[in-house]
Amino acid sequence: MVLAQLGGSISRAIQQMSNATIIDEKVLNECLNEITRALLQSDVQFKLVRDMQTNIKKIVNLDDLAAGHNKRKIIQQAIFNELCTILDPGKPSFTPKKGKSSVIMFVGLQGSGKTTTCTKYAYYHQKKGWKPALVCADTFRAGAFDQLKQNATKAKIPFYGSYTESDPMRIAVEGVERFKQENCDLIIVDTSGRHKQEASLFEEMRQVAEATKPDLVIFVMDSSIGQAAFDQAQAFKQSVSVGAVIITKMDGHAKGGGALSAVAATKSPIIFIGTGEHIDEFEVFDVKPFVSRLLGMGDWSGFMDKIHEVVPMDQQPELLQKLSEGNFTLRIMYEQFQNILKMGPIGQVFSMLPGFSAELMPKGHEKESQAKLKRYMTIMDSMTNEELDNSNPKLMTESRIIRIARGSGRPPREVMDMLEEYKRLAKVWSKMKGLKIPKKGEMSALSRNMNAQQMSKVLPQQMLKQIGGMGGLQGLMKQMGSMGGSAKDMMGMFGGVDK
Ligand SMILES: Nc1nc2c(ncn2[C@@H]2O[C@H](COP(=O)(O)OP(=O)(O)OP(=O)(O)O)[C@@H](O)[C@H]2O)c(=O)[nH]1
Repeated sequence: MVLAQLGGSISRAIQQMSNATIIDEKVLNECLNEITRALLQSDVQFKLVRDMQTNIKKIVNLDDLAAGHNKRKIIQQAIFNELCTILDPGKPSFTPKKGKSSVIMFVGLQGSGKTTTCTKYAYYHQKKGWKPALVCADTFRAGAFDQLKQNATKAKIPFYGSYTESDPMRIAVEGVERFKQENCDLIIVDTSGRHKQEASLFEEMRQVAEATKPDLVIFVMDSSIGQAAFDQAQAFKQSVSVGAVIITKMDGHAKGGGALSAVAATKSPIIFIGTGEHIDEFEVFDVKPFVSRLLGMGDWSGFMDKIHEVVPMDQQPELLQKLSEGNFTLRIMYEQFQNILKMGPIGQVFSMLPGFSAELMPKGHEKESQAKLKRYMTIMDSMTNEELDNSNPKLMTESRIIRIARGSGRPPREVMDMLEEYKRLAKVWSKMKGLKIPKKGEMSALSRNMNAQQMSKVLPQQMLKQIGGMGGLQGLMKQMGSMGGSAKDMMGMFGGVDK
């Protein structure tokens, strides 16, 4: 089960439960059993799932589920909190400092995507002005040095390794020394992931760590390894002091549940996720927006950042103004498709839209999604200005649809599909009506310091009503605050809840 499906199953279970007139223990249990099944199918470790179920039962007070309260919200929040607790070990990982040499050692089994991830990590930081360097201490796999060299050359990152030296410690120490002298601030050591015997792999890792004294050991794990995740992560943690985790292959058919197990086993945070084979398919991992997206709740703050990233600067004020007026026209959709096609990767942008899940624009099917957007744009090219600037769906009569279909050479069915897509987008975006849109960079500071009064002004009225008005909001904020959450996290949670 891929993560998007897991989110879908959980949301469905909650929806089913909240449809019941009376929520008693039996109904709640059925809902939790459904969620448990979905989590197990996603390869989350059995013990974690069982603990989670017990905790939710403890948190959710049946009396609160009585008529009049928003049951869906209460359960959804309990699940949200539990998933966040599992994914957040409570202590941040070592953060390297620009301008000061840090040694970062990568460990993980062969095929986990370790070598690729080393380069992605270096490239990510290089783009942000760091001076990274790569050291290949994998002397076991014949092609390892070539692979790293190739990746590093493409990304213009200095590298060190040897075709002849067979002692990984020696290479690691020499590489680290050389790059320290060259004032590189991020020295990344790639280690071997394969050995005839597992014991010798762990011994080698220990020796390389001993010799290079890394500031941070990053454990790289393939998200699709399933139930083995917990044991594998624990075995690494027992050999070297793993301080952070990177989960790879979160795109495609990954059963991401292993990610939760890896955090539990290493008690270390996930810092990045790999979302494709390309060097820039690499995302910073943030627990709350991730869980929010997982549960199909939308990631409002991420979405705002994305707007700032995707939409050209000169178009931003105009777009945000139109959105806040609740005026989402086909022309806006056309312009956004244009921006998205220029920018890519579209899956990421769409999965951040409140109310949309990754299922709609699945990763790994980007070519198809892009082709679809282009077809929709061809259709819109055959529309009149009146049609493009109108937000009343009734305008699109049958005769207009047939004319547009003829003009664009696309079947009428597709014109209707495009209009359906527009309606869906317009519905989601209409929630931004009346919303105060902060400028770039203001979002986090603003929401971090917001009190309930200010927050109530920013939230769409409908949502505010759902959480029980000002009183409900204050209670919720207090609860979040006691768990270390901020208003920003709540914004992430609220985006698109009332689909
Ligand atoms: N789809 C996808 N593929 C990935 C991702 N990360 C790595 N890969 C692919 O996974 C395969 C294995 O990656 P490597 O980097 O060679 O694996 P490794 O763990 O370094 O293997 P060893 O060097 O033998 O230890 C390659 O084909 C990568 O392109 C990811 O996030 N998504």
